[in-house]
Amino acid sequence: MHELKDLRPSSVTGISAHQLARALDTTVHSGPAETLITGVTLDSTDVQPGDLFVAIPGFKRHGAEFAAKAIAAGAVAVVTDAAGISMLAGMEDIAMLRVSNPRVFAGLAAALVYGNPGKSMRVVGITGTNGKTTTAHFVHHVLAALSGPTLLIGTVGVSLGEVHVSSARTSLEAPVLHRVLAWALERGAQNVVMEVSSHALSLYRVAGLKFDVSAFLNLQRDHLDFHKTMESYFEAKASLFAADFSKRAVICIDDGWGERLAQMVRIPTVTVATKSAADWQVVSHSLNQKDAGTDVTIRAGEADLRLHCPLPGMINVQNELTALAVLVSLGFEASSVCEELARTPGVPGRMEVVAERSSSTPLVIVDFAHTADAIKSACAALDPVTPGSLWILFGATGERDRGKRPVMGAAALSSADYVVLTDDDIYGEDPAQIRAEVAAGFAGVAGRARSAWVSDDRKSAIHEAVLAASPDDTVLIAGRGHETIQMVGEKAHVLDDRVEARVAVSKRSVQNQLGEVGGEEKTACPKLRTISKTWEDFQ
Ligand SMILES: CC(=O)N[C@H]1[C@@H](OP(=O)(O)OP(=O)(O)OC[C@H]2O[C@@H](n3ccc(=O)[nH]c3=O)[C@H](O)[C@@H]2O)O[C@H](CO)[C@@H](O)[C@@H]1O[C@H](C)C(=O)N[C@@H](C)C(=O)N[C@H](CCC(=O)O)C(=O)O
Ligand SMILES: Nc1ncnc2c1ncn2[C@@H]1O[C@H](COP(=O)(O)OP(=O)(O)OP(=O)(O)O)[C@@H](O)[C@H]1O
Repeated sequence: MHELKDLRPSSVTGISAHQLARALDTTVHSGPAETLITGVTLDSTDVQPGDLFVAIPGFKRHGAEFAAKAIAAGAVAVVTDAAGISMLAGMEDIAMLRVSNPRVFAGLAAALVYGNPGKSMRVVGITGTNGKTTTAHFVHHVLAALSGPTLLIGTVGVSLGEVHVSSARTSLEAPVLHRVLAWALERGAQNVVMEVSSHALSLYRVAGLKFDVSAFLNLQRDHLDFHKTMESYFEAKASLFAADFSKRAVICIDDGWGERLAQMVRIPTVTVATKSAADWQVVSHSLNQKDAGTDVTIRAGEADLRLHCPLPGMINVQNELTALAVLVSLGFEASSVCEELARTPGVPGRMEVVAERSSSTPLVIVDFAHTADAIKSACAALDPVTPGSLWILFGATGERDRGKRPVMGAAALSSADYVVLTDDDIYGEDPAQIRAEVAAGFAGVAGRARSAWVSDDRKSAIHEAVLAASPDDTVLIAGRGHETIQMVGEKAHVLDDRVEARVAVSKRSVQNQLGEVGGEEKTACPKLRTISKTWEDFQ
C-alpha cells in the first residue's frame, strides 16, 4: 500500500548547493557550498535526509518558521527569500541560498536535483474549469494502450500501472511533482498526463516542466475566492500556453474564453469545437441508446471520422474530442486513437453509474459537478436518458468561493424536476448558513423544479431521494464524485456518495419486494424538511 510520500526514486545522484546555485543563477548566501543535495521539499513534515528545504512566504505562515524542524529531520540546505533569511539569523552553518521567488525556485531546483525526469517522457497538461479529470483519463487510457506505461496525476490521485495513491491536490507541489516523475521514470513510464489547476499555475507548481502538448477545455465560474475576478482566473490558465511552458496547444473554442486564448497564443495550436467550426469539429451526433453515450462524426480538414463517446452528454464529447486532438498532436494516428477512446472505462465519480435503470430502480448517477455550469451540463447530459423526472441532490462547499452558492442554487432549480439541497464539505462554516446562501439563488428563477427539499444530513438525503424516485426517473447525486470523506471542521467523516447510493438501492429492492416503494408522491419526501412546495414560493 503506497502513499504519495513513498513515490520517490530509489537513487538520486544529487547536486551540490554551489552547482545548484550556479545553474539557477544565484549564489550560496552562507554555509558550506559543497553540501550535496539529493531531494527537495517545501514542507518540513515531508523532509528526508539530504533534502533542500524551500521556505516559501505562504498565505498564512512563512516557511522559514519551520526551517529548524526541517533541519532536525535531515534537511541539509535551505533556500528562502530576504524575509526568510532575516528570520534564520544564527543558522549560518547550514548551506543557505537567497532567491527572490522561492516557489519558482522550488520547481526549477527539483527538476535539476531529480535529473530532469520530465525531459525523458511525453508530457501532457490539461487545464480548464471542468472536465480536466475526464479528459486526462481519456488521454491516459489511449497512451497506456498505444504507447506504454503512462503516469496519471490529478484530482483522483496519482496512478502508474497497478500503483494508485490518492492526493490532496489536483496538481502536486512542484518538488513532489518532479520526485514522482523520477519515480515513474525508474519504473519505465514513457508518458505523463496531468491536470493543471489554476492554483498550480498561480503558485508555480509546474515550474521546471515543459509540456509537449497542453490543452484548454473551458473557463466557468469557480475559485473566485482565490483569483478574485474571471479575468485573473483566465490569465492564470492562459499562462500555461506561454512558449516557456508548452510546445503545442489544443484549445477548445466552445466558449468565448477559449476563442480568446486561441487568438492570443504564440505556439502551434489546433482548435476543437462541438458547436462551431474548428480544426477538429463535431458535425453530427446522436444518442447511443445502448450505453447512453454519443455517436459522433468529426471533421478534421477534409476527412470525416466516426467517434463513439462512452460517457453521457456533450460535455464528455468535448472532453473526448480534446483528448483526440491532443493525441494526434503527439503523433498518434487518428483512427487508432478513435478506436481506443471508445474503449475508455468510466472515470471514478464522473457520471458514474451507481445503479442502472430497471423496471423497479431509477438510474442513479454520482457526479463531481460542483459549479453552476457543471450542474447545468450534467443535468443536460442526463435529460435525454430520463423518460421520467430528473432529481438532483447537491450542496456547496464551505470556505470556498461563496459567490458561486446562489448561482448553483439557481442552476439546480432551472435544470432538474426535483431538487434536494444538502451539505457538501462544510469545513469550518455553519452548514445552515451555506444552505441558506444556496437557497437564496432559488428566488426569482424561472425554474423547472416542481419541488425542492433541504436536509442537514447528506447520507439520509441520498437514501430518501433514491427511495422516493420512480423507476423512470434519474437521480443525480452531485458535487463529491469520487470523494470518500466529508470534511466537517477539521474532522474527516467517512462518506462516499456511491456507497450510500448503493445501500439505498439495496434498501429499495427489499422494500420493493415488500411492496413498499411508492415513488409517486414526490411533493412529500417524508424525512426531508420541506423548504418549499414549489419553486414559485421563492419568487
Ligand atoms: C490556497 C492555496 O492554494 N494555498 C497553498 C499555499 O498555502 P499557504 O501559502 O497558505 O501555506 P502556509 O500554510 O502559509 O505555509 C507556508 C509554508 O510552510 C510550510 N509548512 C507549514 C506547516 C508546517 O508544519 N511545516 C511547513 O513546512 C508549508 O508547506 C508551506 O510551504 O501554499 C502551499 C504550499 O505550496 C499549498 O500547499 C497550499 O495549498 C492549499 C493546502 C490548498 O488547499 N490549495 C487548494 C485550494 C488547491 O491548490 N486546489 C487546486 C485544485 C483546484 C480545483 O479544484 O481545480 C489543486 O491543484 O489542488
Ligand atoms: N467539458 C466539460 N464542460 C463542463 N462541465 C463538465 C465537463 N466535463 C465534465 N464536466 C462536469 O464537471 C464535473 C467535474 O469534471 P472533472 O472532474 O472531469 O473536471 P475537473 O476539471 O477535473 O474538476 P476539478 O478541477 O474540480 O477537479 C463533472 O463531474 C461533470 O459534471
